[in-house]
Formats: sequence, C-alpha cells, structure tokens
Amino acid sequence: MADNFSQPTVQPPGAVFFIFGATGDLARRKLFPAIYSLYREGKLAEDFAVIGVARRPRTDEEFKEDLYRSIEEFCRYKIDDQEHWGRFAQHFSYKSLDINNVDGYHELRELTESVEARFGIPGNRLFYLALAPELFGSVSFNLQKGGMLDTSGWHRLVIEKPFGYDLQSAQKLNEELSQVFKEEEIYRIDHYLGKEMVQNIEVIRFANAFFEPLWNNKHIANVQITLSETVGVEERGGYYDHAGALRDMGQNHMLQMLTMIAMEPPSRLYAEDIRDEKVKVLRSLRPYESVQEVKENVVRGQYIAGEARGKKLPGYREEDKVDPNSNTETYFAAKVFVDNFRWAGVPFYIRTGKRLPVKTTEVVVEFKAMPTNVYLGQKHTLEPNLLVIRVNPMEGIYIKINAKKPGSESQIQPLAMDFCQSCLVGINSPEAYERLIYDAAQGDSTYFTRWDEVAAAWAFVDRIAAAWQQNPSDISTYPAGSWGPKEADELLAKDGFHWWPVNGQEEDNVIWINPN
Ligand SMILES: NC(=O)C1=CN([C@@H]2O[C@H](COP(=O)(O)OP(=O)(O)OC[C@H]3O[C@@H](n4cnc5c(N)ncnc54)[C@H](OP(=O)(O)O)[C@@H]3O)[C@@H](O)[C@H]2O)C=CC1
Ligand SMILES: O=C1O[C@H](COP(=O)(O)O)[C@@H](O)[C@H](O)[C@H]1O
Repeated sequence: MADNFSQPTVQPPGAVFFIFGATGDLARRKLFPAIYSLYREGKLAEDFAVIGVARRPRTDEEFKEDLYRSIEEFCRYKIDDQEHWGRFAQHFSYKSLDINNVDGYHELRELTESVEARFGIPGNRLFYLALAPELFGSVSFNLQKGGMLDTSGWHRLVIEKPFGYDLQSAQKLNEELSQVFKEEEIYRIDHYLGKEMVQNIEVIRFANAFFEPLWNNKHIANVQITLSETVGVEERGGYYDHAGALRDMGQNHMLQMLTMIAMEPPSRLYAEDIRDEKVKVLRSLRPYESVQEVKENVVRGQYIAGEARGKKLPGYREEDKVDPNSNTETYFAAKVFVDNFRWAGVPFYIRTGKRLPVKTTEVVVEFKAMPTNVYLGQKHTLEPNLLVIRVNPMEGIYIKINAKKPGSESQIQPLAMDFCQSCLVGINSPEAYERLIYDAAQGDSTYFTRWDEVAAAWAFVDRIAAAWQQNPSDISTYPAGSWGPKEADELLAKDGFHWWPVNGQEEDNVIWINPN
C-alpha cells in the first residue's frame, strides 16, 4: 500500500548545510535524523556537505560518532548497511567555533571552500541556526564579516523559533537579520507547517467539492484546534518558564494552523500567494480590547502534581530549572474570532497544554444543525456533522455523519468514516524537519513563516500577555494528567458547545467505519 504514496524524487542543487548548534538537542533529535532520512530516500545527491559548528571541541571522527548515535536513537530509518553509512558520513565535518568570535569565521571559510571543492558544490550555503535566539543577530553579522557570504551561489538562513519574545523584540531581531539577509533568504521554521496533515488541510479544503462550498459561517458552527501533550517541560524548564504555553505554542503553531483552516483559496499555489492569504487571516483576528475581554475569552492554567497511567507526576513548580513561585502558564485555551466575511460570528476555540492525558493534535470542524430536524417527532436529537483532521501522532481525517441504524425502523446512528493515513503509510510518513530542510534547500518558502505573519501573530498574542501581566497570579491550576482547568470547558459551554473528545474517544454511540 505504501507504494501508492511514493513519488519521483527531485534532488535540490548541491549545497553546504551549516548546523550552528551541532552539539545541541535539536540537532541530535531532529536535524541529523532528518538529513539521514533525506539521503536514504535519494532526496540528497552526493554533492552536499554538512559542517557542524559549536564551541565544544570535537574531532570529525567524534562528531560522526555523535551523528551515528543520534540516528540510531531518533531516526525513522535504522543504519543497516555500513558501506552506505560510510558514504553518508563522509559528507560531515565539524568546526569548533564561538560564534561571537569573528576571527574564527576565516577558518570556517577555509574549511567550507575545501569541502565545496571536494564535493563539487557551487557555493550554495544554507545556515541553520539551532541556537538560542539571542545569538541569531550576532551569527548573521559575523557570517558577513567573516566572508562566508562572498560566493556566487545562494545563501539562506534557516532560523528556529522562538522568533522574539514579543512584537518589539521580534522587530529588533528582524531588523538585525535584514541588515545581512533579504527577506526571501530567511526561512523561519514553524515545524508544524512541515507536518504532513497540516499541509493536507489545503488539499482537503481546495480539492474537494464536498467541503469548500460549506466552508463558511453559513454552515460551520465552530472550529476547535487542540494541541495536547503528555510531557511536562522535561529539560527545557529554563526556556519554558520564561516563555509559557502562549508564546511556546500559541503565537506560532496554533495560529499557523488556524490560518490554514481559515485562509481564502490562493490564486496560485506559489509561496507568496499562500502567505498573502495566511497573513490576511492573522490581520483579521479580532483583538481583545481590555483585560476583562481577555479574562472572558482566554483561560490560562498551570499543572499541579497529579497522576497519569498509574505514575505520579510532579507539579510544574517542582520541575527542574522552574521558579518555585512561577506563574507561567502550561495551558491556555482561547475563543478567537476571524472578523471577515467568511468567518463572521464563528468561534475558533484553541487549546494547548502540557501534562494532558493524551498526545494529540487535532482540528475539529463542527457543522451547523440541519435547518429543520424532521426526526424530532421521533425524539431524535441529531448529532452535528464533524470533519476531524488528525495531525499528530495519528494522521488522517474522519467525518461524522448520521445514518439509519441497520435493521431498525428509523433509528439514527452516528457513523465516523475514518481515513487513517498513518495506518497506511506507517513509519514512512516523513518527519516535519525532513520536509522543511528539503524545501529550504530547494528554495521553496511556502511552509516557512514570512515576517509580516510573525509580526501579526505577535500583535495578537501581546495583548493577551499584557492583560495577564496585570494580574500574574490570577491563574487556574489543573492536576497533571487531566484535561486542564474547568474554565476551559465553561468557555465553550457559555456558547452551547463542548470540546469534542480527541481521537473520537468516549463516544460509545458512534460506529466507526475504517477500511484499513
Ligand atoms: N530542542 C528542541 O526540541 C527545540 C528547540 N528549538 C529551538 O532550537 C534552538 C536550539 O535549541 P536546543 O538544541 O534545544 O538548544 P541546546 O541548548 O541543546 O543547544 C544549543 C547549541 O548552541 C551551541 N552554542 C551555544 N552558544 C554558542 C556559541 N557562543 N557559539 C557556538 N555555539 C554555541 C551549543 O553548543 P556548545 O555548548 O558546544 O557551544 C549547542 O550546540 C533554540 O532556539 C530552541 O528554542 C525549537 C523547537 C524545538
Ligand atoms: O515547538 C514546540 O513543539 C513541541 C511539540 O511539537 P510536536 O511536533 O511534538 O507536537 C513542544 O513540546 C515544545 O514545547 C515546543 O517548543
């Protein structure tokens, strides 16, 4: 079955990939495995090289040992052919460098020129900054001063989130970067945009006559976007305690998913056309005008000690590198409106949190009730139709409809017609970072965020953060392993709705039709 999904491979032009932060967590868990998967699938030819950069001393051999371990542990492909591994690993070298030290870049340049000559690479350079954001400005200036951009090939800068802490700091960062790189050379990562099913939202919407005519306020009652995680803050307490759920997930992944659901069809499938439509959605978000409006529409919470799957879990304030008096939110839910013709009056409910019962990312589109329920006389309340897009870790879509219960006179039964993509593709579904690294090497910026999108998202989020700042300790709590503060349920109940159980759980009355 998996063959149905295979497609011809186009290899990007030869380039050197610089991983700044090559000894860090992101490189180890995501970037090296993604590069290996691309190579395994023939999506990288032999004319590429990777230069890892960080301060720690490493010989090339030690670096390759780190690489090997990272792939063994985190890659969806296992290393099963040592000769093939040798061919892959020869493309990697390491340079120990403090990125604030401009003199070191001359040595980096010499190393780069030698690998370019060795692999026949025509001066194309992709700089991936897997670094703390405070270093982004400095590394770009030093790349320029150190002569790393003096080549006839292209230069691209790939930067990780968070892009700033608020609109003001994001603007400052953007000004620094734009002194060295043009907007079209900057690839701002939001790894959710690299996820198969997030990209599929576009196709489901614009390639199906079933959905697009109904995709508006006449037919849709509400949209729910859930990004729930079972993990706590793990080793990232220092970063997270400063950021919180709103900045860590809300400003980027959640609003980006919302734009994919709400945007108008682009005139062509070009990066700028799609990004133009997305930014219009962000500009149409209704801003909260007062602290009171934020309180009425946005819920924040922090997990306290609890239990999941028989395991006791600590509260957020007991986590490593977290302030024991912290008021940082580990959960938020919001009611958001997109004030345009298509969506006027339709609430978008978004929620995310750490230490929730299930790891899932899911979009539920709830359709309005039929104009008249002709079955009412027979005491039937009709369930609303749902379109559910499962993003992560299960991938697929299902639609929930009402049908006659077989054999009964007129009893009505909800049916969920389920297309489980991950059941078909299994482990062959590419990781988001594979797609994004490949796209950046191809020069395709469709699934990267443009500066005006980032700025509009910060402008929206900053108002919430500012209102919270007025009353930092006004935060609800929820036991680790639960579905978050009860206020998040009340947010929907006030409008006559409820959160749909993720993965269709707890819905005993539904018959599932799953052809897999
Ligand atoms: N880890 C993750 O899952 C995710 C991370 N991110 C973002 O990715 C970026 C990197 O995160 P992560 O890998 O977790 O961070 P780590 O702290 O694990 O790694 C940071 C890296 O930066 C290097 N470094 C720090 N200072 C310097 C310096 N002055 N000169 C050269 N290298 C330096 C470190 O190496 P050394 O100490 O050897 O110098 C290390 O390789 C951050 O922006 C983070 O927010 C985003 C999403 C998810
Ligand atoms: O960007 C981030 O995303 C992860 C969740 O990503 P997923 O692909 O596993 O759903 C989150 O854990 C992390 O806090 C955040 O920085």
